[in-house]
Amino acid sequence: MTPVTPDGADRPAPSRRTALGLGAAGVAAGAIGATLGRLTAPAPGPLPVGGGSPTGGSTAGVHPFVGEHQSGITTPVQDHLHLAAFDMSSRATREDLVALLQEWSYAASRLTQGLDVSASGAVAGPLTAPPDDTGEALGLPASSLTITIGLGPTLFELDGVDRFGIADRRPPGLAPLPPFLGDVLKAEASHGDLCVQACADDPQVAVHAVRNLSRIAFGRAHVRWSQMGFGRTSRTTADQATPRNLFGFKDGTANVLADDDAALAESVWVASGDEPAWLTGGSYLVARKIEMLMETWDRVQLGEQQTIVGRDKTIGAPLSGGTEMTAPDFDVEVDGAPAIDVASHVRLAHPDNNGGARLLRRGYNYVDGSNALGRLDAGLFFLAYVRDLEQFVTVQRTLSTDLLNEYVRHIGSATFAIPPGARVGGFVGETLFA
Ligand SMILES: C=CC1=C(C)c2cc3[nH]c(cc4nc(cc5[nH]c(cc1n2)c(C)c5CCC(=O)O)C(CCC(=O)O)=C4C)c(C)c3C=C
Ligand SMILES: [Fe+2]
Repeated sequence: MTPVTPDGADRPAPSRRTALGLGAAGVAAGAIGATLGRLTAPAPGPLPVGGGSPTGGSTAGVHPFVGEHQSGITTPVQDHLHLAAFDMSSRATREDLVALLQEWSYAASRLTQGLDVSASGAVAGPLTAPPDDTGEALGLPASSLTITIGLGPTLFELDGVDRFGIADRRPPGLAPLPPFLGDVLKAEASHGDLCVQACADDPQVAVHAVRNLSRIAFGRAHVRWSQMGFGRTSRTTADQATPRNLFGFKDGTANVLADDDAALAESVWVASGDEPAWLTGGSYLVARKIEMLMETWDRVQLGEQQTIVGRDKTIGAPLSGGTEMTAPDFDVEVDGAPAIDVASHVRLAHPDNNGGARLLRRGYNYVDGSNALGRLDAGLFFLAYVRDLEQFVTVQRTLSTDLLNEYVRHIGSATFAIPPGARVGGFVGETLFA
């Protein structure tokens, strides 16, 4: 269907693919002074109905921004990530926060359809003003882009100050994670008032999204830290192949999947009886930056690597036998010893060992270059969506005796409440202010 334009007019907006062709017309319009370009997106109109078809009638690679839940959670995991955490500026008001969430939602609804950030976008505005859109995604399709917006604990209250009049709306469970054994957290990779998770098939599209949402935030919020990720380390649909992490193991085999409504209701979506009511249909995001000591791991024998994980490296089968999708059997013994070591990662992380706690994992590999010793500065940017942050706390505490701990170091940590999806004409976070 034809995407609704930002001002709600029934006229097709130029897609990034046609924008270049329309450039001359845009310049002409700019030359006669039709509109002045703006740094921030214009006041948001009704959000486009999901499933617009900017790329010539195909909706392939377009995930609707509006809906019951935000996209980017159960959406088939894309290969690339750019996640940014933001802090509100010290002068920002409640009105600034609401306007920012509205403008982000408006821009996100366009970007996820493969459109520029605003109608005048990268090249259809006047020559006398900076373009609304930075332009590096011109000519690129929507690329399965999803933009997921989260609200951090400090947004609700910072050092006892209720900056935005929402302290009494804070989800009771929304707080920074407690310290865990072995944590070496860095402030520059932790926490934040807000977050934007952009996932896409093309890294340029994900970076473009975060960059343009950051521009929109200018003067109201600024990036506190951001992380790029590649090579998804999970799957969220049964037909997605399980990828490998940087230790070479299949990662994401036993995940909560998009078609498992019962598991999603039990473990991912905030339910109508949960507190607070405004978060119904939402979720919580845990982000942990976990450094992986690659060179140390690479010197470990294959058999020992498998013992540590609890799975076979070739096909990802549990060491109790079977194929990748066979459930691990913790009672199986080989030569009088458990086939799956009692301190193996899979055994400790399994719901049976954690009172049934499950996580929807959606993490990515990261490489931030190399350190002064020439060692890879790399690891897993672990992302998990849960109905209650206690699910993560339970599993992470159990992992305190994990054999894997010798090879990993948690260096970043953040938690966010993920509001429900925006309705057409609404915005993400609207229920918080209702
Ligand atoms: C607290 C939660 C978890 C952290 C932190 C974590 C870090 C981490 N994991 C791997 C590699 C693998 N994890 C695997 C399974 C797995 N991991 C968690 C949780 C955390 N992992 C869970 C809940 C599970 C599933 C357990 C189950 O139900 O069987 C696997 C096996 C394949 C799979 O099922 O995904 C691997 C491999 C690394 C390298 C790592 C830190 C860097
Ligand atoms: Fe794991």
